[in-house]
Amino acid sequence: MKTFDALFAELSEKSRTRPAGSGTVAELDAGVHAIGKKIVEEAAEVWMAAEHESDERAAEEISQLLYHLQVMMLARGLSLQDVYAHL
Ligand SMILES: N=c1c2ncn([C@@H]3O[C@H](COP(=O)(O)OP(=O)(O)OP(=O)(O)O)[C@@H](O)[C@H]3O)c2ncn1[C@@H]1O[C@H](COP(=O)(O)O)[C@@H](O)[C@H]1O
Repeated sequence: MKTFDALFAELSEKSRTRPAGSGTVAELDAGVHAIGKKIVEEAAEVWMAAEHESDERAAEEISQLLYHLQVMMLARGLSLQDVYAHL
């Protein structure tokens, strides 16, 4: 099972090596504005799933939101430590 930190390490590596076919690379290339729209979309899906769907669907939507938040961190050059400092 993948952890938050392990996913961030994987995405950081994708950002650095830019493998063909990576959705993360495509999203980073789309830029902060596009990533922000994706975050808002996924946040709404989390809300709807939590209110109307199963635990499994809510967990899935939350995982997708966490993914897009990590892509935003990479787009802005933020580290896990930068974020954890505020927790
Ligand atoms: N965890 C995720 C992950 N969560 C969400 N997503 C993306 O977010 C989308 C989910 O959005 P929706 O369900 O709303 O689907 P959608 O609206 O049809 O998606 P789009 O049309 O907007 O692409 C997926 O299609 C993925 O593009 C993710 N993409 C990748 N990962 C992980 O990131 C890693 C690197 O992925 P790549 O960069 O693609 O190799 C891998 O370990 C993946 O498992």
